[in-house]
Amino acid sequence: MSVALPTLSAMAENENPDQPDTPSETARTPRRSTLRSLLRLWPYAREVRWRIAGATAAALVASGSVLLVPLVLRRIVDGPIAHHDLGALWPLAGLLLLLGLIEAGLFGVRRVIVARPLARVESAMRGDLYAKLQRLPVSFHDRWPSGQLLSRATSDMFTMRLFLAFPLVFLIVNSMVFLIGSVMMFLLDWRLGLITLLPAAPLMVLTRHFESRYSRAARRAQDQNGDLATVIEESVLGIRILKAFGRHRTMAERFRQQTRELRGTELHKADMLANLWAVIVGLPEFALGCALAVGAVRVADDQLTVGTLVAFLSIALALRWPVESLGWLLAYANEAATATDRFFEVMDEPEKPELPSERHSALSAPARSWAQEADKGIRFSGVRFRYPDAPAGTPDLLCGIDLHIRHGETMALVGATGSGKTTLTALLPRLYEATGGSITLDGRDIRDIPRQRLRELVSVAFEEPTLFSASVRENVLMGAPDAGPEQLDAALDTAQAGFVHKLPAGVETQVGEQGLSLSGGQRQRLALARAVVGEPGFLVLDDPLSALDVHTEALVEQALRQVLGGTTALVVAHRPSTVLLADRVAVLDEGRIAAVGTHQELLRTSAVYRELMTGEAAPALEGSPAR
Ligand SMILES: Nc1ncnc2c1ncn2[C@@H]1O[C@H](COP(=O)(O)OP(=O)(O)OP(=O)(O)O)[C@@H](O)[C@H]1O
Repeated sequence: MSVALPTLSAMAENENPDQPDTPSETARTPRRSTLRSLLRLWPYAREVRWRIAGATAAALVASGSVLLVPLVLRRIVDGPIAHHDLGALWPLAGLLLLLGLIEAGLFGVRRVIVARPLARVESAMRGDLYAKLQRLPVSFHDRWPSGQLLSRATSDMFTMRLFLAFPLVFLIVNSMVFLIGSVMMFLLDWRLGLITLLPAAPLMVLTRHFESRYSRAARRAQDQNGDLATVIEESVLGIRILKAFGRHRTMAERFRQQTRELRGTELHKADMLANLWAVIVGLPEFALGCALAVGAVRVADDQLTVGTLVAFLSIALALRWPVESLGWLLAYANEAATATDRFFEVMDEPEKPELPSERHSALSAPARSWAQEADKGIRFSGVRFRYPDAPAGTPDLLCGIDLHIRHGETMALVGATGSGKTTLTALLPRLYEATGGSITLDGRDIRDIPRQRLRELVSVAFEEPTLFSASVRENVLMGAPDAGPEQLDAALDTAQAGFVHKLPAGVETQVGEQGLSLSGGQRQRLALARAVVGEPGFLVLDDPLSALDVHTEALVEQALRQVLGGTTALVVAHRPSTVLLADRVAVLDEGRIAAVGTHQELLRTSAVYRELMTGEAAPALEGSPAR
């Protein structure tokens, strides 16, 4: 569990320039302009551009009909009311009713036009994000907390969709309505128009200032949301450990602390919005009051008709919503821009090229062809590796691995805990890229083999067996989607996983997070079945028997011997019983292969090996060659 890791939002405050390319770094980069961020949504919005344009047109006509109401009012006040002519009143009243109906109808139409297509846009974006997450290398997932990815795939998506459906349309419509209304006010009486529009200049300065401050707070809140999702996920997945160690109160306190921080940020946002709102509402009201006073004097002096003053005030009142809504529309646009930035931070992450690199493509065809006999098997040549986030100045974890696993051979890999055994095995299916040297399979550099093909050739069972929320059959056949029932049964037999036939629905029983909970040993056996079901050419097993009882271990070993006989395998081993499955053993020590030989040879010649296997420290007897 990574509960001790700093949260993303906390990291975002950290200004350490030596940090590698982490989410915190992207969060620290200076904010792009809101508009530029939002424009990145165009490739997705493009598909629904005509729908959005239609919704904008409907909302514009609806709002326009509101602006016509004051003109009709003027006709009513200066006409039928001033002349006590009731007969002339009815058609105008009917017109008012019609305008009201048009407004209500068109606002309804706007909603219908965009709702469905935007749900499609959201789902397309989510699909792209998911596919991207699948393609990104494991080192990316090591760096990014899962809650941050989860919040990008859920709440950020929702924010972006809502922005396209509502704030985007109304930012356009309300701005146009404001412009048209302002022109109408000027045409009715330019003096009153000037007084009413005087606050526009200070309001523009204020909203600009608000925008930059609000976007920082919006970013912090969204990152804190992601951190919160990480804590919830870890607490749920690790609930047994938390309870067993009595740490649930500590975790709950940590959660409360993060919730308080998020609440603080949200309140800060609300304060900023409230202050902006007070000015946005207060200033125009004050200006309108002044215009009313001046207008009343002008009516008394017969310089203005009552109808014109009523129409003017009605327009000013109709413009209240477009002006008042500006605050939260801008706030929402900011949130959407932040959500877009967060979405593209993941989408912009570089993926490792799928095709062979230029260096390898440039090799002559014979050099790339499958190997001669001596090269067959797995060969590590001068392989170096360090994790991208390893502290600067620390030596490479693997610093020149030379090892040849002959065709059809099973090689056990032993070494002290933390010596890099799992890391070395992860280089073979290219879960991580070696930072130096080369690895070949039957003489062919693994970088020359398309990843998909490489992962068909190399099958892996990790120490921590992960099962998905799916049936036993689906979990096992992940290792060979085309395999039939016979192969499934054979793999289950090999892994001594016959217990599945006693499950409520046999191999169709749902297991994993949302299914039946299995014991550690049962999970490990299913993971083993998954690794062997495709009868892979190369097999990597990371301590595959660690969670089995002695009896089951003996049975699995027996069956594994058959599988290992037909493949080239690298098996990480901690115990003599696992080592005995192998033809030879390689000892990993201080980033290098310190010795290679059979179990008996190494017991005689390698002090490191003897210490690892028996726990006895003995005088150094190193001397076995590394190949
Ligand atoms: N994703 C990672 N990012 C950075 N460092 C890592 C990462 N995974 C492992 N390490 C570090 O690399 C070193 C080797 O880890 P690895 O899991 O390969 O060791 P191991 O020999 O398999 O250990 P064990 O026998 O305990 O399973 C450890 O110091 C570990 O902390």
